[in-house]
Amino acid sequence: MAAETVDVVVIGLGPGGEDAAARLAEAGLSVVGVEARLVGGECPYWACVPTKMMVRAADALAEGRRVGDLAGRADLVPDFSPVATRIREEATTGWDDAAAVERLERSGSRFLRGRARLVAPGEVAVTTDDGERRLTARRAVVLNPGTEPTIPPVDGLPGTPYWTNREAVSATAVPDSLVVLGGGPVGCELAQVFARFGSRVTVLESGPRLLGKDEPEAGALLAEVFAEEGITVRTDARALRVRHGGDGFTVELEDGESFGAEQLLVAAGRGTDLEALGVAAVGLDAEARTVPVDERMRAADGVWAIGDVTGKGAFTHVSLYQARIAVADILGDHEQDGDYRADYRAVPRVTFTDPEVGAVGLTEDQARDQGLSVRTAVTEVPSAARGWIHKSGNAGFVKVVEDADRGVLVGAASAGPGGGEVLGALAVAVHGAVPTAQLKQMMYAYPTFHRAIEAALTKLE
Ligand SMILES: Cc1cc2nc3c(=O)[nH]c(=O)nc-3n(C[C@H](O)[C@H](O)[C@H](O)COP(=O)(O)OP(=O)(O)OC[C@H]3O[C@@H](n4cnc5c(N)ncnc54)[C@H](O)[C@@H]3O)c2cc1C
Ligand SMILES: NC(=O)c1ccc[n+]([C@@H]2O[C@H](COP(=O)([O-])OP(=O)(O)OC[C@H]3O[C@@H](n4cnc5c(N)ncnc54)[C@H](O)[C@@H]3O)[C@@H](O)[C@H]2O)c1
Repeated sequence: MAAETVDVVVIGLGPGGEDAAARLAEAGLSVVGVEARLVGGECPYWACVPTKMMVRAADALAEGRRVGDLAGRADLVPDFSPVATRIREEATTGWDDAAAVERLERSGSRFLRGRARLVAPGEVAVTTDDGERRLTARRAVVLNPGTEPTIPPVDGLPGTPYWTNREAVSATAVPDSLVVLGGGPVGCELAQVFARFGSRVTVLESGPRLLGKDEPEAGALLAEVFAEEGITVRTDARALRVRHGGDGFTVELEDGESFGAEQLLVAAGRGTDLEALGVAAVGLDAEARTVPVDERMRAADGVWAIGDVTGKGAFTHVSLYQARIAVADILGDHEQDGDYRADYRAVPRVTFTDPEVGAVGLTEDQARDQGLSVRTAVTEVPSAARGWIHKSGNAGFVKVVEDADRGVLVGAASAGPGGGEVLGALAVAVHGAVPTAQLKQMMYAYPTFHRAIEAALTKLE
């Protein structure tokens, strides 16, 4: 079959791919966006948006339970159906992307539903319901394939009706009990949601702590809060075998302990099948976990990559940020936009547990590993004025990581009520390399949660 020639083919329409396809089409290029599932990717249908609707509802229950400490009495009857309805009606329109497809096509981009793979430089084969289509991209191929849940090689697990984030988001009822394999952001957010709706939840994390990519203080804090909320946490928990039968799942650990539950959620990380994407055809390593990119998102001659697959932070804002840079590079817009190169010194990230766990830049360990002369300080939110006033639900901390030689923050973490919002100020400080001395001189409104930043900075001395 003869290949159709266009300027750009975008493979995968996650947040970044959708944005890039639209911007490139609006700039006048002929663009085909190829998506195997739903336009918009994981974030709007199975990740950020619906899970934060779940979190919002679960947080409302938690606040209701705090009424006893603060404001009288509230009789709570948790009901998951408003959450399930909201996810269907407001977030995902029943997992239908018609509006997103229309928005994309309005930009001038064409849309092709199918699974694409690179077959040669600039050559893409797409498997659609109507057979295979061939596309030639004369200017650029943009890779935005995102990730799929990784299913760990645990004996007995394959073939069982375990959940990933997709089934958890699609759930219409809360399981009586739930074992969560993995204590990263996905596992922690969903564990707390289901527990707050009444599920008996156990988190089994193979590493030494929850949220292993964050500061150790964050994992310790969540472990404490989870224990108070009745969530069982086992760290260094290595699953040996999974059994599934009439009464649900049993996970046996290497140390002999076993945990049974009605449902099992696998939240053990994510990855991309680069071989299926055909990256070897453009000289990239199909065995690698990520597609390495330069500061302009170039992955190979005529190939740009954006989003989770680049390994620069699996977050929607990273995908969108990289899309802007790739588009500017493909359009040759650097001169107009100034020096537009990716800068990952201040990647912000928030795990939306309660307390929210926010972080930006380097952790203390990462800063030390880079050989920086590191000074750190931590303040506890409950001992700050606003934290004390807040009372129930006030657990949290602010941690600052300073490069003492340069006198600037290179990293920070903020956990607590609104921890993700408090992070905003810290992200500006790290991104702008604002001198610590200057941060100490500014005013912090009283009595806000972000005043804990000032207290932490003072402790740096
Ligand atoms: C449960 C959960 C909660 C999350 N919460 C947050 C959050 O609160 N905030 C945040 O910033 N991030 C969050 N994330 C991460 C966020 O979802 C991703 O970082 C985000 O979706 C960006 O991903 P992406 O652009 O790489 O592509 P994705 O969103 O993964 O989309 C990639 C798309 O490419 C398609 N595709 C793949 N291969 C092909 C192919 N060969 N041909 C055609 N199409 C293909 C896929 O079908 C998919 O639709 C969460 C993730 C999970 C799992
Ligand atoms: N709020 C947010 O921004 C948000 C929320 C969810 C996810 N995300 C993004 O999505 C990415 C994926 O999240 P994730 O939590 O799935 O992955 P993750 O890689 O961050 O965490 C997975 C955890 O599972 C553990 N694990 C791996 N194999 C295991 C096993 N066999 N048994 C028990 N534990 C095991 C790992 O040690 C790790 O702690 C995150 O890194 C994050 O970037 C972001």
